Amino acid sequence: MYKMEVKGLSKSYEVEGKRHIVLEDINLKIMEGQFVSLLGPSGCGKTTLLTIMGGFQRPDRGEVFLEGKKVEKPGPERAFVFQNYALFPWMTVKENILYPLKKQRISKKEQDERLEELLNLVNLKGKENLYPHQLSGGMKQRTAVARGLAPRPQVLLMDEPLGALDFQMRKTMQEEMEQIFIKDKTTVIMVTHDVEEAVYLSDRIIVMSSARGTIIEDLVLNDERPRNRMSSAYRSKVNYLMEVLRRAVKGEFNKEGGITEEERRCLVV
Ligand SMILES: Nc1ncnc2c1ncn2[C@@H]1O[C@H](COP(=O)(O)OP(=O)(O)OP(=O)(O)O)[C@@H](O)[C@H]1O
Repeated sequence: MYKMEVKGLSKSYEVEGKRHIVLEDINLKIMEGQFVSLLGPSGCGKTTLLTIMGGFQRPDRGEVFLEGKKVEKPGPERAFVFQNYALFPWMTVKENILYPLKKQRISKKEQDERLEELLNLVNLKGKENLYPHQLSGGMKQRTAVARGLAPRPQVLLMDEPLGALDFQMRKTMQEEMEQIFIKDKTTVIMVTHDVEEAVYLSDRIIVMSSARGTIIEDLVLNDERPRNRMSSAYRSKVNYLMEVLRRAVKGEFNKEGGITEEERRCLVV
């Protein structure tokens, strides 16, 4: 059985009396422990797809399943990490992380144990009594990830989690995220604009096109971890995805809506 499955998903919005198709017949099967990135031009529907998978929005057509069970509303088994972290400013790091557990009515002892585990995991030991305004961007991001992981979700959905960080911090956080998620075998679905980030972290990269609201590439990456950002295999994948994205923005696709197998062979080592 797949960890998550998206079947025939379509979504449109009505803006000023005109219907605008954002997603059209999206099908996806995600395996347990897979780190999946969603890439695509701005406005192609990545966040819409992620929020439907989170149960925050309903599709017009189609269904989402988590371990075969239909997703209809948000639930603790699907944690969501927002781009702006969405931490509660009046709560400390500790209170933010424990918030989802309070809602689950878990004993004080279990809460303390889980907190300890999470602070170690995201490297925030000693910072638990600070408030969000006293944290760096990376620390806020790690607090948000710890809060997402607190109720031991089956799937972590992240919308541009590193979007607000500068270039150097982003690279450091990618390496930390790899430690946290890949070693722990968490199933992650992450929206990103950053091709390098996607190639560094993902087992699989899905590229969406704005033109038709569809998936135009589904690339599996088996390269050894941690990945060498300078290797030719790594660079060729980055260059290939840049080319796919360039075409996605310009709407240049063949009849099937994707890149041909021959082009793929030439571009990916
Ligand atoms: N509630 C809404 N009402 C009307 N249109 C919406 C709504 N939410 C999203 N849209 C439109 O749907 C399209 C897809 O938006 P979405 O946020 O999913 O894209 P995205 O790929 O995540 O974009 P970005 O990369 O810029 O964050 C956009 O054209 C957006 O304007």
